[in-house]
Amino acid sequence: MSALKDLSYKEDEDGELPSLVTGTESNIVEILNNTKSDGGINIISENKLSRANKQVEESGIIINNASSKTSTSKIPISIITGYLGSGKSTLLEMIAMKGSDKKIAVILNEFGDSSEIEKAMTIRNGSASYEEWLDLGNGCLCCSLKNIGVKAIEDMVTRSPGKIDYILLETSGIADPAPIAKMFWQDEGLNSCIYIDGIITVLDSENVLKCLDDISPETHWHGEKVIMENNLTVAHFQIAMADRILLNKFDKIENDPNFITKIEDRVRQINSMAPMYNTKYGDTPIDTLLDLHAYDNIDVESQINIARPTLHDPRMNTVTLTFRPLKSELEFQKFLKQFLQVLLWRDFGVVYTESDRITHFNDTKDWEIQRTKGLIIIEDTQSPNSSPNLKVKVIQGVRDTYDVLPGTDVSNNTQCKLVFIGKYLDKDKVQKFLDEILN
Ligand SMILES: Nc1nc2c(ncn2[C@@H]2O[C@H](COP(=O)(O)OP(=O)(O)OP(=O)(O)O)[C@@H](O)[C@H]2O)c(=O)[nH]1
Ligand SMILES: [Zn+2]
Repeated sequence: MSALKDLSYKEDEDGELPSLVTGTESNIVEILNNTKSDGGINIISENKLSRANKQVEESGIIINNASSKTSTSKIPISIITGYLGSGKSTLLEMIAMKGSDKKIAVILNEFGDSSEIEKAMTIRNGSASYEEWLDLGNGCLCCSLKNIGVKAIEDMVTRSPGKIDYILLETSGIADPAPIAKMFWQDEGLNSCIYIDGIITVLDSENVLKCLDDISPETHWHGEKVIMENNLTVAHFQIAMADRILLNKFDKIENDPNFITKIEDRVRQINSMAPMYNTKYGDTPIDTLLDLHAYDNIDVESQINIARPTLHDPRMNTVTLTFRPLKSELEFQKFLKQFLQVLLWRDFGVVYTESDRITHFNDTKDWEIQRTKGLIIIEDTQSPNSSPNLKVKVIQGVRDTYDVLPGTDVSNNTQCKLVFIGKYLDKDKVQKFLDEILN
């Protein structure tokens, strides 16, 4: 693709000669954008072209000029990837709080429609600097949602001209980042007012080695053909493609230097280049993450290995449960002890009868919950004052660890919502188990 816009003209390909461009036309952009470039004689003389481009610049309109992919009038998009629960959303919150002088648009590509739970969590600190929340729905950007994703982002940018300085796209924890990066690089459908600034990979230092070792015989390449892949996991690709690596949850490993070295060595085997920062709750200087221009002057085609299909781990699935508000704090405790803990701590000495074990879960496969997100509404009808006082709690869980946090009163939510992401999860059995506890 030649760097400059080649406006040459061939009658048999371009139809009759378009009206001579004097440079004073009001629809100059349209003419320039619709003029096909195909090699041939110039229909617009150089000085007319420079006069026309000058007029376009003055009007501040961006025309589809492929020559520069960088920052002149384009908005940088940073792709934030990292395995389930590594701390991507926490990082977003930190950037929004620290970079409050910058206008940041956040795009969420959550697997398993947990975005309103995310919002209840993330907006809870009332940070005003989030300009936009864009929820790309519950599908992997890397396959079905591509067009919707591009369209939604394009609409968001055109809807708020001059209002967005940075776009941060948090990808789902189980997405392979390559196809997403490719989408922005190739500008498929994008009106090229966005450029990919870099890929930031957040690692859960406590669990990253588990992720890298969790090789599955069922993992395959998802493209025209399905090719089995039993050496790599999505976590490998999230590290391999990083332009910056955050070794997050460092508080959990900082007293174990051997473990730290083990992790660093393993990560460096996969990606020896990207600067790596030890972080707690995503806390790192903002300029280590923004304005990277990581793709400005390189031939991305080779870098992102565009041709390779997308890696999928079919063991992973999402179970989303929606249920009535809980009636009291007491019932919430019962929900935690007799439902959530039994699921998350299944092998950690939780007492339940052998029949529970057999009836509730298909122990034939090594099912495992890797991520829990919940928006719990407690409508305490026994509260002394007349109207039931409403409490909103957010549950955040990564594997067997979970937190209960105060949530924002997301008024349009009248139901509780719980999202589990993990391996071999059986929705019917989990739903039945919950119904028994809440009936
Ligand atoms: N101890 C500790 N916990 C952290 C740290 N960073 C994030 N967390 C917690 O880890 C949990 C998951 O954090 P999130 O930011 O939601 O992780 P995420 O990567 O966005 O999760 P998904 O979007 O579901 O993949 C939350 O309970 C966070 O409070 C950290 O540095 N240390
Ligand atoms: Zn997240």
